[in-house]
Amino acid sequence: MSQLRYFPIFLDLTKFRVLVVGGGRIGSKRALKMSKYCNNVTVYSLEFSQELQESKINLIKGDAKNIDENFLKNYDIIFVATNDQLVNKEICLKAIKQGKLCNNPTDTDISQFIMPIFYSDEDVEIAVTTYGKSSLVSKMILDKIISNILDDTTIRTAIEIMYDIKNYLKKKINDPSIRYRLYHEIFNDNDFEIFIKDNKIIEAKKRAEEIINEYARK
Ligand SMILES: C[C@@]1(CC(=O)O)c2cc3[nH]c(cc4nc(cc5[nH]c(cc(n2)[C@H]1CCC(=O)O)[C@@](C)(CC(=O)O)[C@@H]5CCC(=O)O)C(CC(=O)O)=C4CCC(=O)O)c(CCC(=O)O)c3CC(=O)O
Ligand SMILES: NC(=O)C1=CN([C@@H]2O[C@H](COP(=O)(O)OP(=O)(O)OC[C@H]3O[C@@H](n4cnc5c(N)ncnc54)[C@H](O)[C@@H]3O)[C@@H](O)[C@H]2O)C=CC1
Repeated sequence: MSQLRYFPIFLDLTKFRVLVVGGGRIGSKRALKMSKYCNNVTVYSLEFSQELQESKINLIKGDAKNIDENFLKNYDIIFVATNDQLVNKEICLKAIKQGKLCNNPTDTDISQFIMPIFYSDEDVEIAVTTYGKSSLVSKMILDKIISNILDDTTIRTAIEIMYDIKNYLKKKINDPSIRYRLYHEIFNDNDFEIFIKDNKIIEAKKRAEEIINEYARK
């Protein structure tokens, strides 16, 4: 790739309006996935899958060839997933012209974003793409990250303790630049690292306090 193109972000979808054009296999999968994150999902299609008909998603029956700029104004994020590539392309171009975010699953040249494969729990979220080269390889990468890295309890301990330390420092020290220095100092401290590895939470917190107090005394 000659220039950087895809910037990863984790989007709070709750207030967005999502339109999926095409209610077949792919359109259904995407609409149902989006509806877990956002109440305002609409599917526009000639026909709808069984899963969509049984869902609470808004369904509009119609020919996508009739979709115009005025209709697209009602949405923020648009997925085009009919099996007519020309229709998909035209809607995507219209949407982008209006400054909307549009995804065309079969054309990364037009798409403004990629739907990655991802894992999330209450502590951590990881998304992977191979830029559409192979979703099976993307899944393999994600599975490897989960089993080799996320299953290590050290990570959970580190997140919990560093979050506690952050809350503590925000109350205790007003200057964010000093807080930043202390986060790094604590996180890179040898003893602190060993306590985390051994899952010794109380000792790790004590060591962090020592470092903070040492700073306060200076
Ligand atoms: C570019 C992208 C669309 C975008 O822009 O967002 C895209 C494009 C295409 N995928 C195709 C095929 C497959 N897609 C999957 C699965 C998923 N694909 C998804 C995302 C993306 N797929 C984006 C890139 C993300 C990335 O980089 O990884 C996931 C994450 C989300 C979702 O789709 O809901 C979901 C995994 C969810 C899960 O497992 O939980 C499988 C595997 C399977 O079905 O088990 C296969 C078959 C094997 C294979 O290809 O690996 C084809 C048809 C090729 C053809 O026609 O021959 C195209 C189009 C093309 O290439 O033309
Ligand atoms: N993971 C991915 O990103 C993948 C993407 N694809 C691509 O996604 C697209 C959709 O594939 P599927 O969902 O499997 O097809 P499908 O045949 O299951 O569904 C197509 C849907 O589009 C609707 N439709 C067709 N023409 C329409 C029109 N003019 N107006 C309104 N609705 C219309 C149909 O009623 C149907 O609901 C294809 O272009 C396919 O190549 C395919 C496989 C994987």
